[in-house]
Amino acid sequence: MQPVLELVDVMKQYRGGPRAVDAVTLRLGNGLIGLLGPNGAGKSSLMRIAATVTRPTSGQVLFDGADAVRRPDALRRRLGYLPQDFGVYPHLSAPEFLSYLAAVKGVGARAARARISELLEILDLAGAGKRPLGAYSGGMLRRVGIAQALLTDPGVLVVDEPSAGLDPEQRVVLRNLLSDLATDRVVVLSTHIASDIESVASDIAIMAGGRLLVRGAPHDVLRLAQGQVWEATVPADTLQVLRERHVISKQVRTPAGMRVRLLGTSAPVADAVPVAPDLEDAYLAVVHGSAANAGVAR
Ligand SMILES: Nc1ncnc2c1ncn2[C@@H]1O[C@H](COP(=O)(O)OP(=O)(O)OP(=O)(O)O)[C@@H](O)[C@H]1O
Repeated sequence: MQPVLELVDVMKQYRGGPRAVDAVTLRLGNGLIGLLGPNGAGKSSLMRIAATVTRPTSGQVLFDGADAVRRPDALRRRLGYLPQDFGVYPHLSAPEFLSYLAAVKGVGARAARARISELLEILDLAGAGKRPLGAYSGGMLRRVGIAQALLTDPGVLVVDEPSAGLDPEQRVVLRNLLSDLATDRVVVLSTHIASDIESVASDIAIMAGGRLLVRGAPHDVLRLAQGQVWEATVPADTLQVLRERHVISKQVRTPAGMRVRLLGTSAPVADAVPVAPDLEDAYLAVVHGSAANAGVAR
């Protein structure tokens, strides 16, 4: 049976703080759901709740219909989790560290050896040999974090900002790996970079201020910004004015002036041309409250 993870009316309030997660309901089945949101939106809090690391203040987490807050073991057995602040033992090598984690997760020594060498190969870490993790770059450590999340071949994979620190080539490798994994698993990926999920997510959720603003298939989310994305080439002083009135999603200096891409319900300057929204435009439109019927795709 394919696993199903459900968050029902989940709220998280840290002591003395605002609601980090507020009234979020999400049903997660097979496929890759990309959770987008600005810094402080509540993504990591929601991911920790889904991974049973943090208990919600109220609301339910159901795994295959069973309460995973009171009885988290069934979910934990099927779960791979990469936290945002993943730490390592700096004196261990990657194989030593992963072997240790595999033992903690109850994987037999032989199976662990085979799985670890497979993962080190896939994540391009095999060449690091016995180097201690303390000497790894940030991107290499992130890949060790991804490897540990995949040690048990999990049915539910929760990865928080997995591409942080990865170079463009590694980002592509990771995107493809997660997309492959999502064919028969639940994969939840949080990021604030739309291009990380644009081509691979079967579902997009956008959060801000603890609330789930939108959830839907990528084409439905793109539709929210339809007719509101424009491109124009403008002189520098016009750019200044546009910046005060519009969300600018891209700008490039060209010999003819500034080429800008921006959001607006009507043409922001006379010669602006409407363009098809990409996910970043839609994300900005939703977060800045200008998306048509935001919430429609829920
Ligand atoms: N352990 C904690 N104690 C108190 N407040 C917290 C704690 N963790 C998060 N918060 C607060 O909850 C809110 C949501 O934070 P969270 O880390 O979940 O957001 P995020 O979307 O993951 O942000 P980022 O992209 O910056 O990681 C923020 O206001 C944050 O300061």
